[in-house]
Amino acid sequence: MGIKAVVAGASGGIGQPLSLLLKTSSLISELALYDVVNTPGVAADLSHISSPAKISGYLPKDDGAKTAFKDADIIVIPAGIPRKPGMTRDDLFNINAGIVKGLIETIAEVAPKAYILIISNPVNSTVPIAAEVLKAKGVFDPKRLFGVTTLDVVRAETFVAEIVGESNPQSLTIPVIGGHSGETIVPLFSQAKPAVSIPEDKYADLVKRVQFGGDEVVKAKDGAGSATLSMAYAGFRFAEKVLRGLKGEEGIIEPSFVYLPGVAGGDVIAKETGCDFFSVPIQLGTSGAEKALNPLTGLDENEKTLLKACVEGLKGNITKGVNFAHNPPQK
Ligand SMILES: NC(=O)c1ccc[n+]([C@@H]2O[C@H](COP(=O)([O-])OP(=O)(O)OC[C@H]3O[C@@H](n4cnc5c(N)ncnc54)[C@H](O)[C@@H]3O)[C@@H](O)[C@H]2O)c1
Ligand SMILES: O=C(O)C[C@H](O)C(=O)O
Repeated sequence: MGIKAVVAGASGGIGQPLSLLLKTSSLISELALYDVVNTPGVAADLSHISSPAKISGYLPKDDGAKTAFKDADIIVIPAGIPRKPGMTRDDLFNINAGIVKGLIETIAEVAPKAYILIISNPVNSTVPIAAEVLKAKGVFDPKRLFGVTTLDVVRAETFVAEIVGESNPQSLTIPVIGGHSGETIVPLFSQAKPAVSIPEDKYADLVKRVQFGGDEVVKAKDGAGSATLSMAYAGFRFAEKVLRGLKGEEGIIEPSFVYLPGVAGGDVIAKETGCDFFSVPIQLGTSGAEKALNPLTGLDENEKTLLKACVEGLKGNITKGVNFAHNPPQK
């Protein structure tokens, strides 16, 4: 079976390197690039790469979004504005909520079976918006909608490896749960595999660095945006895992921000946290998010405190997204 992948926001800081990585993937046979600017150029450039994926670029004119998304198997969405120093992810809501809503409406119409991976911030709210739009159109399958939180996992692997002296950070598996912003990000070092021992005097700073790693990059870029290259890597890593699961590979697990009541095993986590949307380790398979693995048993005392703060912040972000989908501001 050939796989058609789409990047929406393909000309941006994340979109371009993400499209490059997807173009090189042997799992993809067709790659459509959609953006409001510059996709013909990005597509022409990537089309010279001698990998199998057939590439095309679309702009809004001539129903470009519909043609780009039509019958896609997987759609990755990094469309929207990024942060500048001093901004929170929630400050992006007013612009990005409408962008994501519009893209999802088109997807619901022309690619209702697509696996949708949302990168656009604030993820804690844009994923609930997407779910509500898909529900309203009668095409919501919770196993096919993912908020991409992989960058938090990638950061946790990197920063923990630095502390414990592991030369290959990728050999570590560290669940990061909750949401994708500040205190809603909860790294679970106690569940690292192989086990790691974080010195007590380093724990608080390590947690903060994972939670606020995005700010580190925003500050360093000094007004030129937020993480793009590490995000492209993380988005590609997650997309490849989804595709490998679809192809029947077993044992693929990666955290993602999903609608818990719609994923096997998710109900109990939703009840315990009071949050319907939450990032937990997800077992990926031939139908997408096959199982939510419960990370809440065996949390240590520090992690229980982090979880409490996470839930307090996350609930408001989710409600804001759901309300926006039902009552978008009039233009
Ligand atoms: N989930 C995460 O971990 C994570 C990590 C980094 C960045 N982000 C978020 O990803 C988003 C993109 O970041 P970036 O650095 O690539 O920004 P960018 O400004 O460089 O690129 C965004 C692209 O989206 C395009 N776009 C805008 N409206 C569109 C629409 N309606 N349809 C299609 N494309 C549209 C723009 O033209 C632009 O090319 C931001 O919201 C950022 O906060 C998320
Ligand atoms: O920090 C940001 O605004 C971008 C992204 O969410 C990140 O974690 O790097």
